[in-house]
Amino acid sequence: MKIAVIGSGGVGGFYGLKLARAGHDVTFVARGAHLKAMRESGLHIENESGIVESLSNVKATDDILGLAQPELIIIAVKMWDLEEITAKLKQIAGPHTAVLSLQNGVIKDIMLKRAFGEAAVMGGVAYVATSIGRPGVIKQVGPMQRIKLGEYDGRQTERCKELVQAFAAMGVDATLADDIERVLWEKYSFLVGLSSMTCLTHLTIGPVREHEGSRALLQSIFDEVVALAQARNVGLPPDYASQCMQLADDVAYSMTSSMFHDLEKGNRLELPWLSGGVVSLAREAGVPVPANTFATQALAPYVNGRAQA
Ligand SMILES: NC(=O)C1=CN([C@@H]2O[C@H](COP(=O)(O)OP(=O)(O)OC[C@H]3O[C@@H](n4cnc5c(N)ncnc54)[C@H](OP(=O)(O)O)[C@@H]3O)[C@@H](O)[C@H]2O)C=CC1
Ligand SMILES: CC(C)(CO)C(=O)C(=O)O
Repeated sequence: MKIAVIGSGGVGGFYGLKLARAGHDVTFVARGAHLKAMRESGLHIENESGIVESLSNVKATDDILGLAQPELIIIAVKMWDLEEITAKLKQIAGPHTAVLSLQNGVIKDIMLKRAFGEAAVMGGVAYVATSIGRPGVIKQVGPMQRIKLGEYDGRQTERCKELVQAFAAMGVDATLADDIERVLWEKYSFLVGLSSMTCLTHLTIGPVREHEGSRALLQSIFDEVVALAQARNVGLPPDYASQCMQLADDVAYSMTSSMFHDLEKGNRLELPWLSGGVVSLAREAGVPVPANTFATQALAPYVNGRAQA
């Protein structure tokens, strides 16, 4: 498949490398020192043991408009870059180009379906902890490397099956989901709680779940996202908010979120599409979400990067 990976950082670099090594014709869109390093010295995945996977002769560019009608576009930029790159991608997408976003949350596909039409957009959920360690090198923390893909109408299409097979051949735990919207909301429900509470408290999930007050706020955040999903007829089980708390109890004490790492580094935050996304979807659905509203408002000074006086 002729694939364009838009944003070759933690997620795009990782999953794009897997598809290229599986034999697909992958072009990586990147910029700056990372682009230069990929062109000169290849793309690598590094974990605690050192470099564990490499791709040489990387096809990489910073020119989205130079990509002609790929069969598949994989989007892996942070959410704040989505609108700008969508405007460019619309100019290069052909009538049969599929669009798969591995970004977090549920807002991404609402935006992409508006831009490319419902049939073009596949659903995807990435479970990995990666970042650009240094130019040309994707740093992976922990062993998790999972992906769930699916069509919104539940059909087992060739494009989905082909991708699942390619990822599986490269050691990724890849699954074809029959209800990808539910899978997206499952991760969204958990991540909205994890990301907002780790950022609000500047703590890992361990102490958040141990203290009565922070645990209660975390539970309220989960409850509200699940209530919103139900109002939107997403098939989450009625006890899904309890399942989220169980997951919060089961994960490592030291677990944080990518939004917490962005906060610590003084970067922009994906808050408007995580907790903030809950607030805007809840407004449309008429669902009260006071805990998510509190998180969105309390973290607002950090949204555009290090809080300014
Ligand atoms: N990292 C993780 O472990 C996980 C992340 N996610 C989600 O995946 C998405 C991507 O996150 P992540 O991979 O961490 O982000 P990164 O910041 O690591 O990667 C995004 C890359 O895209 C580049 N980029 C943005 N716009 C352009 C452009 N116009 N042209 C060329 N390059 C561009 C950025 O460059 P620059 O830095 O110069 O802006 C950056 O290198 C987010 O929605 C995140 O929530 C989901 C699961 C796990
Ligand atoms: C929870 C995690 C690490 C799972 O992939 C994630 O997506 C994030 O923190 O943004």
